Amino acid sequence: MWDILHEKLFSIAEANRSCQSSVIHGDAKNGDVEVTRQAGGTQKADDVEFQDVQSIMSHHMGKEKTTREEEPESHVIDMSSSDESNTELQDEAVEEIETMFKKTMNEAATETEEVPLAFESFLHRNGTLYSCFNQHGKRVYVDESNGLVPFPNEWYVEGRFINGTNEVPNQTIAPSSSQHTNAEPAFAEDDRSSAAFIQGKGMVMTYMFEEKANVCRYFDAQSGLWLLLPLQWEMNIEFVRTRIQQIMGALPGLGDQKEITAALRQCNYDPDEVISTYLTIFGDVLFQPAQGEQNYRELNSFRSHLEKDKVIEDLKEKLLNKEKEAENLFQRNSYLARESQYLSEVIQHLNHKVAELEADQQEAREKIRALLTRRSTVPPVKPEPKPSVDPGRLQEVSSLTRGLNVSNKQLRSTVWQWMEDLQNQMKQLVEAVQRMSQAEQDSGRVVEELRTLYRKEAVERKALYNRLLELQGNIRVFCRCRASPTSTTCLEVTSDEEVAVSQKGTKRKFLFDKVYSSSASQEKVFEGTLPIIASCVDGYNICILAYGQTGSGKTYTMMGPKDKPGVNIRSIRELLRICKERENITYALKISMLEIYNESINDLLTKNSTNPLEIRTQGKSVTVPGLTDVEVKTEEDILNVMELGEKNRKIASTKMNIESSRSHLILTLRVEGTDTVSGVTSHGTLTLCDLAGSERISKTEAKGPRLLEAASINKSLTALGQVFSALKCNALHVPFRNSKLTHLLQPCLSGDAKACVFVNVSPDAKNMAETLSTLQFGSSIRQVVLGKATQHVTPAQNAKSEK
Ligand SMILES: Nc1ncnc2c1ncn2[C@@H]1O[C@H](COP(=O)(O)OP(=O)(O)OP(=O)(O)O)[C@@H](O)[C@H]1O
Repeated sequence: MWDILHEKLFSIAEANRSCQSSVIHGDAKNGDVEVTRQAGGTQKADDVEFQDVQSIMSHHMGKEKTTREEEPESHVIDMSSSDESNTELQDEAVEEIETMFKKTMNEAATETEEVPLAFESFLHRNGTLYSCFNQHGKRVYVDESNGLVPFPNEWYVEGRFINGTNEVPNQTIAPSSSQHTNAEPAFAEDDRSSAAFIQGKGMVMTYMFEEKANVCRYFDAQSGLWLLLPLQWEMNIEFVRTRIQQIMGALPGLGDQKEITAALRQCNYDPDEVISTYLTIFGDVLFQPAQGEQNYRELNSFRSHLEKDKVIEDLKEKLLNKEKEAENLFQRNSYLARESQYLSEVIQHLNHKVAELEADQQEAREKIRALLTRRSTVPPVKPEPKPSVDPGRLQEVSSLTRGLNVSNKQLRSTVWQWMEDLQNQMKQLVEAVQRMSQAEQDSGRVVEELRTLYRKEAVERKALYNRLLELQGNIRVFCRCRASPTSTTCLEVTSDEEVAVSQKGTKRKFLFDKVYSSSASQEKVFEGTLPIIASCVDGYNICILAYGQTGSGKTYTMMGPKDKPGVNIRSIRELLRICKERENITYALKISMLEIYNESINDLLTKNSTNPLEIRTQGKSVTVPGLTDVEVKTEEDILNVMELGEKNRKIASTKMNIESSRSHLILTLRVEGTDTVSGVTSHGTLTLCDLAGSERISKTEAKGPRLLEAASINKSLTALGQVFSALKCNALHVPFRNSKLTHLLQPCLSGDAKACVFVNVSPDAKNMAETLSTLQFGSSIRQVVLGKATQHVTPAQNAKSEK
């Protein structure tokens, strides 16, 4: 029977040789297999079965080599070549062959000419694979429940046709039968679809899905799922095989296709990546053809290398961890070593101690032993009777103790009481301190308020005082009459403020702020200037002038003899007194002394006054650069300075052969006061001026130096008169600069300045003309004063009637 079967099989095989190729299609419904002939139409399924049978038979009967050599190249996958035979498989194969043989034999008898049926596989995008074929010119597909169903036109865009070698683009498929009879496969370039024979499953359709990574799956008709194709079968499908060949072409040193397939899987089926990876792992040796299996085996597999790399990395990491552990252990070990060292030292020390203790113990034992020995030899000592206590003494001590306890309690109670008192006193003290602190703060506030009030009051006081002086007149004019050595006088002091001159039987009266008779003392004369001295300390410019003819008593009034000091000394003394009186103000005094002779200024406090000084005006300030300023603190200092000035004046006048009375003497005391409370600084000046004689020179004297000095005196005194006239009429321009005298006196005669003018007159009848001139000058100055006092003052005549 086997011989007949062989003959049949080989006859069928002969018939199949004419076929160039065949494609196997899987039927999704029943798993049957059909072969489509590539060259000449379709062959019936029994042919394919015979082919498989032949293949299987050849395999089982050791005729594979002969059969495969004679077969044309086919896409039918012969899994038998990759599996090893075993008895069970052989039995199964025999049974299968017998079944197929019987079926073949039965159907062979009824074989007739049939229209060939070409199945197509349509893969819908929902994952369902349909088997389609052409029936009467129309495409139908096999539905499990409804049988044959016309292929819907909309499905052409919802899926794709696939065959054994290629994926079929939908747009190239027309639902006409003519396409399926085309000799050339329309989709031959697709290599994702394929078929494979799997032991126990038979021929299965495969498709290389393009997912995140390429995965080769086969369609399991039983479960209806696409399952992963095992490696040993995957290497035979077209998609993989072409890449394997590409890789082996590039790297002839590679020989294991399964290994290359695994590498392709690893590299997402990118042959270039596989090649580069192999070269990375094995190097240029792969460019050489493989020298047999042994040579290749020497090369580790791709996967194992990849795994080895990972293993190496893991080992490196483990090594690192182990090194860390070793380091930790080393540290731990060193720590333990130190600990051990320390403990051994402790043990040593303890041993030493134990030895000492043992020695002590031994010594003690020996002592005890010795004592025991002595005890046994020494007779027992009778206990001495306790001394008897005197009951009276005991009672006395007891009572003393009780007394002491009572005293102790009392003492404690007293101490506690004292402590409580002390605490109360401390509390009271703290409260008192707090009250004091509060009071101090309050007093600080009060002091600050008082300071503020003081400042305010000081300012108001100054303002009021200034206002008072203004009301009295900023320029006050006093008339002082010199005592007459002769009996013939032309002057009559009619009152304290009026003086009359008898001339040819008539009396000319002149009013002044004060008229001092010849009997008026220096002290009395000075009293009139007292109010303005205080103004100087408050920061005002004060000026005291003595005007009159030569010998009228100007120098006597201003300077005076030593025993009867005049206004200069007294005013300075008063100034110092006020300064001393004002405790909250510190004063700095500077004094300068000059004379104006022939309109030139000479410094009297320096011996080297060769060059005359000039006047400089800056705003309201008038200074004499280069003029000596001497700081003085006491009256003595001032007197010394004045003495020096007088001395220098005499020397200078002697040198120039002139009378000292022919020059104006100006003594200036600058007072700078700083209020330590308010912080205000005041600058006042006291100018004491002893003018040159105002008499007119005679015609006979009107020549030479006498004429020059007379002209200069006249000029300066006339300028002084002009200044007063301008002030009298409130002229916009006051001609201060018409003479050196008026220029220097400008600060004392303008603004808030205050001035006292002593008009010194001689009562002698022979000086009547000069006396009248002087009185008229003084009287006119007073008018000026009254004029400055605005509406509160009246002219001289009216002023008398007012009184
Ligand atoms: N009131 C007076 N009581 C007593 N003696 C006076 C009085 N006034 C002036 N004399 C005396 O008169 C003389 C001249 O006075 P004084 O020198 O003061 O005048 P003078 O105006 O300063 O003159 P000169 O312009 O020359 O300086 C002096 O001897 C002085 O002692």
